[in-house]
Amino acid sequence: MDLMHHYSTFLLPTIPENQCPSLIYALIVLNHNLPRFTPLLWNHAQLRLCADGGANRVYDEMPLLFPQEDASDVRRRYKPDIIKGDLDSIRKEVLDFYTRLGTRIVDKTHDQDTTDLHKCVTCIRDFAPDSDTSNLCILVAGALGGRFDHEMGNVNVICRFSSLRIILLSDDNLIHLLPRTHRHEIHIQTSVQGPHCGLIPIRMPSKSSTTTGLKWDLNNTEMKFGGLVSTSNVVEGEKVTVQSDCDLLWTISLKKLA
Ligand SMILES: Nc1ncnc2c1ncn2[C@@H]1O[C@H](COP(=O)(O)OP(=O)(O)OP(=O)(O)O)[C@@H](O)[C@H]1O
Ligand SMILES: Cc1ncc(C[n+]2csc(CCO)c2C)c(N)n1
Repeated sequence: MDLMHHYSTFLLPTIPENQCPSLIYALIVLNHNLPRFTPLLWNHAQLRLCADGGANRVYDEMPLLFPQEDASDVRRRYKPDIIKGDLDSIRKEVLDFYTRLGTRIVDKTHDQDTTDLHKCVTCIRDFAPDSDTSNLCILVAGALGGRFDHEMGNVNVICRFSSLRIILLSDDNLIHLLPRTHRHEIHIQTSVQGPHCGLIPIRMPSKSSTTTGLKWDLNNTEMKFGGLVSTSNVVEGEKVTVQSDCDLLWTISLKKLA
């Protein structure tokens, strides 16, 4: 079984060049509080999308992250490449502003069966040359906290696209999937994340999950909703390994830096 590495170096100003695999990042901004580190994610990303009302967040909240600067300068610097969704939440002035700057507006008003995040993920996937998504990593800002139906919808998107690397982010947490098809090595960026973490069987009960590097390691342990799920666990060092017979959600806390 192949080993999959997981890094969170996108939370740092510079990504080490020797990091393996070297990933291409895309950013999706959702319609919820913009995490304070969004400008970092923006700079690392080669493609930046706003899911419908996510554009209001970039327009309203990016300038607040640069209080010394003129708001319209900040808005022009952080111009989304694409705004996509059913476009029932984006304000007209915001739509007009980014249209004038040359942002592609992709309207899918007829589809009321998939979320705007889902639409953005398919859009990014279709951009990948030769459908090769092996080096692609999609960062989703504003995915957690707020409305629980939206949070669950966002988690469902990472399950629906389980072959893609998708990372849900808020100011406080990071979540991604650990597919059962691989063994996993998670590299902890201790300056910005931890120590609290969790491992949650998301599709079905796990008969056997095994970890190293946690305060409460699993050792061929069964996990299921209604039984044991690993919450309020703690990372002990800079590396966690996970192997399971089921897809697991990995979640780790993000540090509030001064
Ligand atoms: N409170 C929230 N918490 C987490 N994610 C959110 C929240 N609000 C919106 N989102 C995400 O941002 C995307 C765009 O939000 P937007 O408000 O434009 O969606 P929407 O489809 O109009 O939502 P709804 O009609 O259900 O209010 C959603 O698809 C969802 O993924
Ligand atoms: C069973 C079922 N439940 C809810 C919705 C509604 N819905 C789901 S995604 C979406 C688009 C949001 O931008 C909407 C309106 C549906 N279609 N089917």
